[in-house]
Amino acid sequence: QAYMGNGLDFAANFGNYLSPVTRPANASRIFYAIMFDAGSTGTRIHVYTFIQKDPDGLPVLDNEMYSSEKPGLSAYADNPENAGYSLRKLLVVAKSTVPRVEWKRTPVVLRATAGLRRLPLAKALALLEEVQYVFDEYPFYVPADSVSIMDGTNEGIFAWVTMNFLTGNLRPNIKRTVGILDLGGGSTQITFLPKSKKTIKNVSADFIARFSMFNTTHELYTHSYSEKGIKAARIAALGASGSEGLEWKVYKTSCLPKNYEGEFQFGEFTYKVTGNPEGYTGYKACYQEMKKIVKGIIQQPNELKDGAVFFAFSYFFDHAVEADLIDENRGGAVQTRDFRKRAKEVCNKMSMFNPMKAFLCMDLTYITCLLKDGYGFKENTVLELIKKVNNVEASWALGAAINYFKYISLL
Ligand SMILES: O=c1ccn([C@@H]2O[C@H](COP(=O)(O)OP(=O)(O)O)[C@@H](O)[C@H]2O)c(=O)[nH]1
Repeated sequence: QAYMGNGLDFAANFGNYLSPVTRPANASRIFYAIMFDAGSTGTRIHVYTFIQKDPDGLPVLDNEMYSSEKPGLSAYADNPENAGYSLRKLLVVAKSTVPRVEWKRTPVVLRATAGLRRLPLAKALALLEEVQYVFDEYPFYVPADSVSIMDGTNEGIFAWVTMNFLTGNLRPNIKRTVGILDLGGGSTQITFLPKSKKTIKNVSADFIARFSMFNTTHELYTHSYSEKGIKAARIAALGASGSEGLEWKVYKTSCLPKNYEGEFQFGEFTYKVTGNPEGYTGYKACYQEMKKIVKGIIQQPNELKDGAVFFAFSYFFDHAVEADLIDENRGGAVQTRDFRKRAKEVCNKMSMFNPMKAFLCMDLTYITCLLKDGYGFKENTVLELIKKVNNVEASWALGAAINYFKYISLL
């Protein structure tokens, strides 16, 4: 076996032969990882190429290959055997990215988020079983816990790890870090390293997560709010939560153009919606509809009022692009008030806006409510909207890969 007995070889530390989750300690090694993000609205693959230059430090991320497929796994809840198609398409890309000689020691991992968390357990498990079945057809290394549902706390921590890794803040002596806001279809996450001890003292233990890195322990404030993702919020605002499966039902909202008739899909269901031809339409009425979803439910740590800067991505980014607040390629900084002002413009002139963007009023109003009435951000709180940092996708996936290789450990 060419890979055995060579002290410098990665496989000796990291092949199928020995523990798969000890990290490659030897000098300047290249290694790969395949991380699938099974989100509520899509399935995405990230193939990372790492170089271990300093045996005691974090690896350098040399490259990311990213690709995605819609819809998410949960759309196949009633016929899980069809869920494999999108995975196989993405795995083909993985095979062409990872050199053939590395296939059998390259781990393939899938973590599912809100889409599977919100399904009945039996349906979620059937989908995971299908994923496992597909993975086993491929030449990659499939570790024991290769396929699972990730809990929301880890989702928030890993997104924070990604952003701070990519911005060069993860060092033996952490000085400056960036907080993150992630808005998915099903859930939304906030994570930051508190500046004030009070922030930690004043919250219940389930808002605090500890992890260690370079022999130091850090405490993060983190929370994943389930059913507060942007698609789940639409459903809650329509009053459609819990009446799923009643396909004939039509839901009215003041957040859509008066004469609008349409539908949208989320998870395993389709929701029929219309505007409110006889009643109120527009920003004020819409704001009341969206506000009740977050008000008094989302925590407002005091520290957030002192002008913290957050990195915001996922649907925060996508809807800011849709609203022309930022350029899709460059991203950029906006303030809470920019979302509010644009929401008002769009909602009060709904007929003037692109009918392809019928939900823009609703989605921008929800984001405004989430930031202001949810987190308690001030009008001038700055959000750095980004999709990529140095060409790497802003998502929890990289942090999850870093955790997989034990560069950090969750306590
Ligand atoms: O690497 C990634 C992963 C996700 N996303 C975006 O992030 C959002 C995440 O939604 P998801 O379906 O994952 O929701 P969740 O399951 O977390 O609620 C979507 O806009 C994705 O396009 C992205 O741009 N890059």
